[in-house]
This record gives sequence, C-alpha cells and structure tokens, in this order.
Amino acid sequence: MAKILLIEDDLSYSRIIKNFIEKNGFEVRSAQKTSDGISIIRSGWPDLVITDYRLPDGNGMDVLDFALKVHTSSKVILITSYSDIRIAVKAIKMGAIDYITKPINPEELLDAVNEALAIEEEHELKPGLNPDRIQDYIKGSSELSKKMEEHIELIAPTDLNVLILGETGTGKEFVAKKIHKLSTRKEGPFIAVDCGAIPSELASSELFGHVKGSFTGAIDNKTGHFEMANGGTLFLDEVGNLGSETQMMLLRAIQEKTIRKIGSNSEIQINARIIAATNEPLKPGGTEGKFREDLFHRLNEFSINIPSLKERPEDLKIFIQSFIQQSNARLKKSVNNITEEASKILQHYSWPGNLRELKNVIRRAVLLATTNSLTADLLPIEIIESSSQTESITNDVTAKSLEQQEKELIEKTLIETKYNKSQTAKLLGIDRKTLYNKMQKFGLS
Ligand SMILES: Nc1ncnc2c1ncn2[C@@H]1O[C@H](COP(=O)(O)OP(=O)(O)OP(=O)(O)O)[C@@H](O)[C@H]1O
Repeated sequence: MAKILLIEDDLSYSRIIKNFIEKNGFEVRSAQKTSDGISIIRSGWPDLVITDYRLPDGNGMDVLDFALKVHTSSKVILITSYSDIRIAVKAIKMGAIDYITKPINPEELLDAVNEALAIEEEHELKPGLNPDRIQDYIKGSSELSKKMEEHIELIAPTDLNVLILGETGTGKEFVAKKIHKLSTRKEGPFIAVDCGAIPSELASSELFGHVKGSFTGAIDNKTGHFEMANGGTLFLDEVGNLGSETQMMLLRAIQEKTIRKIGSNSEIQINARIIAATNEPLKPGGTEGKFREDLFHRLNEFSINIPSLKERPEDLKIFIQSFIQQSNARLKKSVNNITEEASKILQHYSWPGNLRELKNVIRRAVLLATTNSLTADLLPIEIIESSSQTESITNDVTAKSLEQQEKELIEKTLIETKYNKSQTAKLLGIDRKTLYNKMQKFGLS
C-alpha cells in the first residue's frame, strides 16, 4: 500500500483529505508543521508527499527542497491557492511532481496522486522516498545471483562499510537499499547521494553542510547529507567522482565519526554506515584523478559484485516475468505471456544497460500491447536488429522503420492516456515540447 504524507495545518481540512485518500486505498500520515513533516520525510517513510504551501513554521517550498535533497526523485505535490499560482509554477520548475489548487476537488487530487505514484521513470524509479519498497526487489536464480544474495544477507546486519561494484543499471542502489532494510539501522534514514552529479566545488558543502556566510552563496545554514543520514545509512553512488579534498574530508569523517560543517568550529558526532558504489574500478593512488588508498580500504570493508545481465543469462526469464507483472500493475494491463520469438530476441541481446534497460524495454512493450501477449513487434527495433545479427530470427519485424514504430508508440500512448499530453510525455520519458513537435511531424495533432 503506497504511503502518503499530508502536511496541512488546517485540521478539519486535513482530516477530510486524509479520509478521502485513505478510502481510496492509501496509507496516510498527517503533519501540521513543516518541521514535523520533514522528520517523517527524513525517516524515509513516504512514497509521496502532499504539502500545503502556507504552513505555520515555513512553507511547502521548504518541504519540497528538503525532500529533493533526501532523494532527487522524491515525489511532492504542492497545494496552493489560486492567488499563489506563480508559486506553483516555481515549484514545478524546482521539481515538484504536480500542484493542485484550493478549494480541492477530491477527484482531481486522486488523479494527481495516482499519476504521481504511477510514474517510475529512470531516475524517478531510483525508488521514491521509501526504502521499504523492497517488494519490488527481484532475486535472480543463477549461481552468481545466489552467491550475491548470500553476501547481502551476511553483511547487512553487521556495521561494516560496503563497496558495491557493478556496471551501470545492474541495481547498485537497489542492493544498497536492501542492505539498509535488512540492517539494524532500518528504522533510520537511507540517504542516497549521486557523487557524479554534484559539481566538485559544491561536494564538500553537500556532504558536510555549511554555516551561513561561510562562502559566497552560503546564504543560509545547510545540513549536509552526512548529518541527514545520522542513525542510518549514507549511500555514495559513483564515489570515484569525488575530488581529492572531499575524499580527505570523507576519510576523516569515517575515521573519527564526526563532521565539521564548512565555516564552523564545532564537531558534530555522526553515526552513519557508508555504502559506496562505483561502476568503474577505483584507481587507488594519492594523485589527482586517483582514489585515496586509505579511503578505499575504509569503504571496502566488504565488497559486493553485482554481475551484469550478460554474465547471468539464466536470470533473464525471472526478470522478464517480474517486470511484466510490475508493468501490468502500474499500467493497468494484463499481459500474461511472451511469444517464443520475443523471448528469443531478448535472450540474444547483450543488455549493456542491464536491468534498467530490460525494465524499460518490458514496460514499453507492455504499454504497447493490445492483447495479453508480449510479441516481437512490441520490442525496439535496435534490440531486434542487434539480436538478429547474433541469430537469424525469421520475421519481418525488422522491416518496420524506426519512425513508423515511434509514430505507433506515440499514438498508442495518446490513446492509453485519453489524449492527456502531459501524461503521455511523462510515460514516454520526453518533455511536452518534444511530444508536440513529434505529434506535428507524424500528423497526430
Ligand atoms: N533486484 C532488482 N529487482 C528489480 N528491479 C531492479 C533490481 N535491480 C535493479 N532494478 C531496476 O533497475 C533500475 C536500475 O537500478 P539502480 O538504479 O539500483 O542501478 P545502478 O546500478 O545504481 O545504476 P547506476 O549505475 O546508473 O547508478 C532500477 O530503477 C530498478 O528498476
């Protein structure tokens, strides 16, 4: 059951909305103040946050800002009044998933909630705010996968730092979350940081925080990711991207279990387990462009290798079946079998994007399916072509041009969403403008 946090200070209003959402099958917790809402977000509980803009101790933008810091893919819907429409637009630009205006129309609210929870795009599916959702976690049955699962279960209850190695899309963040969930810290926060996405000059302030005025641009006090992860787990993805100065600060924080915010003289005690991940082997050595050896050993108290899909072809079937079920549930479809031809194509493809790519391909095919079968013509042309090079697949699906496929995909998605263009664009993973251009090009307007 999806978990929704509602932050609204008007008690009677809050009760009405809470009851309505609960009646529609969601679990709801309510808070009246920004600070209470933020502590619930920090605990990693909600899948979705609905927050009023005007609150007694801050506003909905503070909540949005915090939620996006905890996880860049957090889902937040802002409630505004008609006169605050500019704020709503700003919120969308900042990363809110939607906004609704007061007085709230319950059906509109429910649509916004369903739509927000159905979206699981690439970065968005770095799963929401809630590390509880490991029911989405699929275990492979190959020997390599079994070994990996054994290692995860062994290491999780200890407090050792873990280094996860694996190609892109193999599920490093999924595994990190699972370790957290199986650990004694499971009630604490799970904070994920993509070290590859933080500009190097901001890395130290993002990780350790800063005090107001400590450098140009430090207009307020900032809590860093380390402090947010206190009592829980800090997941450092793409750790090899950290610059030498930040590496040194990280080493110190791990060794001494304290941090000092930039510009502050006082130390803060921190109790966080570090799980780091990399998709390229870290090059140890002290010099620029290399990774500190002492830090490497601190992070690598135990390492877990996630095999690529190519290395475990026996697992493909399980993942395909499970992704079909997940896509059925999310897209309200009922695909229940896959043709031999489609299955062969998937088996022969090399899956450079690993589970992420497989999941996207399956979701797209399920979305396009008009019967309960997943057939070869629902697969992207590149995959069909690449597979046909390895094995001759006697079918005319390769003949269909890429453009024709794209047109059909857009047309079918528009029909699925009853011509809701923003929903169509979201499902296709493109922005609205690109959708309009393509619709015009294909004469679909
Ligand atoms: N064990 C799993 N069960 C189900 N789905 C999975 C599993 N592992 C990964 N996925 C899917 O693959 C996607 C990629 O996973 P994840 O983000 O954890 O990979 P990653 O290795 O951290 O990627 P990157 O290298 O880009 O950081 C996830 O969004 C999820 O949908």
